[in-house]
Amino acid sequence: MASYQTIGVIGAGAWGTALAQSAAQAGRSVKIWAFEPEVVEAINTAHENTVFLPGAPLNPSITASSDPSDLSDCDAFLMVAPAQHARGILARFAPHIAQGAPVLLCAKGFERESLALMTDVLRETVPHAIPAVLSGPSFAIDVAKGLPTAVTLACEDRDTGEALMEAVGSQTFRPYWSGDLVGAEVGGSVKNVLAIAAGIVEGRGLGKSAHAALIARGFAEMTRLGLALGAKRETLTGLCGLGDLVLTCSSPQSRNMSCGLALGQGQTLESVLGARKAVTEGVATAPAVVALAKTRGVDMPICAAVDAVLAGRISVDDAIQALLNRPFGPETD
Ligand SMILES: NC(=O)C1=CN([C@@H]2O[C@H](COP(=O)(O)OP(=O)(O)OC[C@H]3O[C@@H](n4cnc5c(N)ncnc54)[C@H](O)[C@@H]3O)[C@@H](O)[C@H]2O)C=CC1
Ligand SMILES: O=C(CO)COP(=O)(O)O
Repeated sequence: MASYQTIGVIGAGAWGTALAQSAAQAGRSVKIWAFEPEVVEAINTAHENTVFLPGAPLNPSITASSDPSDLSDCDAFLMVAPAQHARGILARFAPHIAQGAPVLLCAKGFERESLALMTDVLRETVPHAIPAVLSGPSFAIDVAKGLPTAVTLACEDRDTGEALMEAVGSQTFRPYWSGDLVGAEVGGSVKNVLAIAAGIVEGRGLGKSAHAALIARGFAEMTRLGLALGAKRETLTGLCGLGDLVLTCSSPQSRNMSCGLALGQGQTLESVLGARKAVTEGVATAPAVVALAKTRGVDMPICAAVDAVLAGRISVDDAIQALLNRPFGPETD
């Protein structure tokens, strides 16, 4: 079985930094590529990502660089830059990723312009890599602190998947193997859009019953889209689907839920996004989810309402009214 010993982490936001730390704790040699020079500097000198993951001391063996060629001796990669930057960054990395090296895709989003999943983007930019997906309920700070977390690691070849699990996993960060990449990708991407809706429900004071209904009906939307794209139902009911949906829709520490909370309380999207450096993936993914659903004839009224609110086509109150005015119907398809 393959054994990956030198891990390249592409993207040094909160999640890339936490995963770099996890791989270092698993005894791997870890190199992390950061977009911002100040992040490179902070990791190499202070052994802490003071910009995106402050308060989490890093293993001093982790080295950072802003030059993709410095990662060319890595035998496996974690792609952790936000989804909308993935194509450009992967294209830069393509010459530095060895033939047959696995690239574990950790971003949760669809590409806004092309509607591509991250596995599609990887196949188009680095066709010689083996795609894998990591997704599940796991806040970066929880993983960095060593709190218990469990995620889905999807890879068609089980041996490769298990070698990746050994490279990033630990007693507290627990990956479970799946062969269903599409399911893992759809779950993590759609839950971000639904978490914005959950935040709006909370911010508008619609109550806990509405919150539970949102999660259940949101899960029905995620399942419909997933199945239409070829996902397995059991993947969507697992960690990367329902598991992550429950976490993100219930935690104001989620960037997506907190964005919705602020919108529900009357703030504008511009003021919410302008006040944060961190990525809110659901904002760019919402129109992609809606467009993709349309191409497949899939009904996703909650995601469509979120998209319309984010795009300013409808007010929060009108979106809520429109959802409540839908005709009664069967619960399952
Ligand atoms: N933070 C978390 O708890 C988790 C995040 N994720 C996913 O990981 C992905 C990365 O998120 P985070 O690490 O949280 O990011 P972050 O919000 O902590 O940091 C923002 C990231 O965007 C990058 N960035 C900003 N402008 C850029 C540009 N013009 N070109 C290239 N990169 C640019 C920054 O370098 C940084 O890596 C997202 O898809 C997110 O959904 C998944 C699981 C947990
Ligand atoms: O994906 C996450 C937890 O599983 C993080 O969610 P946010 O990006 O909404 O903070």
